[in-house]
Amino acid sequence: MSEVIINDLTVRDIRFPTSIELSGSDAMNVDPDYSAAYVTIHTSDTDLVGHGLTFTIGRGTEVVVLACKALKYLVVGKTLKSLTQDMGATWRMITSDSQLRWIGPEKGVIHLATAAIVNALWDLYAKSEKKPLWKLLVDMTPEELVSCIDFRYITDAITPQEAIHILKSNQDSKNQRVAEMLKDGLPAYTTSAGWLGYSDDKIKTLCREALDQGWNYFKIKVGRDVNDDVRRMRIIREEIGYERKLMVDANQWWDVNEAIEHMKVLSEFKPWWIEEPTSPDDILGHATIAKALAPYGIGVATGEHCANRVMFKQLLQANAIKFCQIDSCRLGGVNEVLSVLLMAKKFNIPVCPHAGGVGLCEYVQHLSLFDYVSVSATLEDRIVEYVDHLHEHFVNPCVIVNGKYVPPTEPGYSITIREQSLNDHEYPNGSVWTRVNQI
Ligand SMILES: C[C@H](O)[C@@H](O)[C@@H](O)[C@H](O)C(=O)O
Ligand SMILES: [Mg+2]
Repeated sequence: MSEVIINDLTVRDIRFPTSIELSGSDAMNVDPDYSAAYVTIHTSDTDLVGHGLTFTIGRGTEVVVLACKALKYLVVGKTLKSLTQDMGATWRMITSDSQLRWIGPEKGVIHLATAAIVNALWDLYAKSEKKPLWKLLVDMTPEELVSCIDFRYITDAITPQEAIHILKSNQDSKNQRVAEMLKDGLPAYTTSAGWLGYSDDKIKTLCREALDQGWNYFKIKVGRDVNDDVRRMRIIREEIGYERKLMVDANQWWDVNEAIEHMKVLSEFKPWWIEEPTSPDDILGHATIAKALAPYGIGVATGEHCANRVMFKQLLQANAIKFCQIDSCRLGGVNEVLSVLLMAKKFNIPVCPHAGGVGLCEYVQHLSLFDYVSVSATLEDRIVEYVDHLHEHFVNPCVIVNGKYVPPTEPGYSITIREQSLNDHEYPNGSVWTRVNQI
């Protein structure tokens, strides 16, 4: 068989008008239109196409699209094998371009664009091996897996040898956990009931529906006004009781001391974690909040705006987080997520991925399955976010049964969007947008 060559990489600006219903709204992001820069990698084999997206919330998607186009030259014209045989080197090559690096490095728009391309490459790789991405990762030897990771800047926290040791210690029991996952699924939580823009009545109705569907973990938005938060948390606790877990998310709204004071008031409702209490860059601030809230039984969670392994390393070293929330796009793609999963394991911190948006649930199910089977080997305090939006646009949408993700079995990273949905939602000329703009 002749070698598969990457012939072209195309990018589309895809947006969904979710702000109409205020779905996805929080203290900081009051009217998101869930969107994506959507990458397609075309190869010499017309049956083998890779897809990857990076999540955005509306305006600015066009900037990420341009950044994807700037990175494109790094992969087009190469053979698939030359890129997949050493994924670590491929990651380094994409994140270290001698000129593009200046507009990162490994953060911001260029890194979101990196994620769309890196994830598309992993999708292509998994499809070429005819495996779902999680299984491709699970089936790698510890050495192969570790070779996908860039250890530069993190060897003071974890060395390749330590990472290999973690993976090796789980090798013998891997198959048991694969079988368990296929039978029971991956525990999840829902954020769908508690968006900040929803009315009290809507929250009540959504809580009841979620209880009927078997959910045991709920997350709601807080931050702007403490009295509103108290009222909303009371409503939710009345609906879900105290035997279920409730988490709150402030989306970076507070200063450090404000976060502590606000959360002391909300502690009455026993939140399990406070997510993004303050600036995502403030590692020591998170540590201060974590220390102050520990006596109240509230853990600090963050990560959806944490762009690289170096930031996560410091959050872990500073005891700043009790829950590590990797984001499949913010981190630039699969390779970087692997490094964070291994560091979190070493620091004994559970990984509870950020999801929702568009496509993030489809992505993170693969990452958490790999985490459980090959890295953490425990489900304790581990839940994956789920938001009930936009799944109908995917060719292989994630499946939830009784509050758990059912492991995907189709080859790839589950991120292919239906052609009709792409055409309808392309910004600004897709039919959905020409209609919205007429209203
Ligand atoms: C703008 C988005 O909907 C965010 O509010 C959302 O990703 C959120 O932070 C979450 O944790 O799900
Ligand atoms: Mg959040």
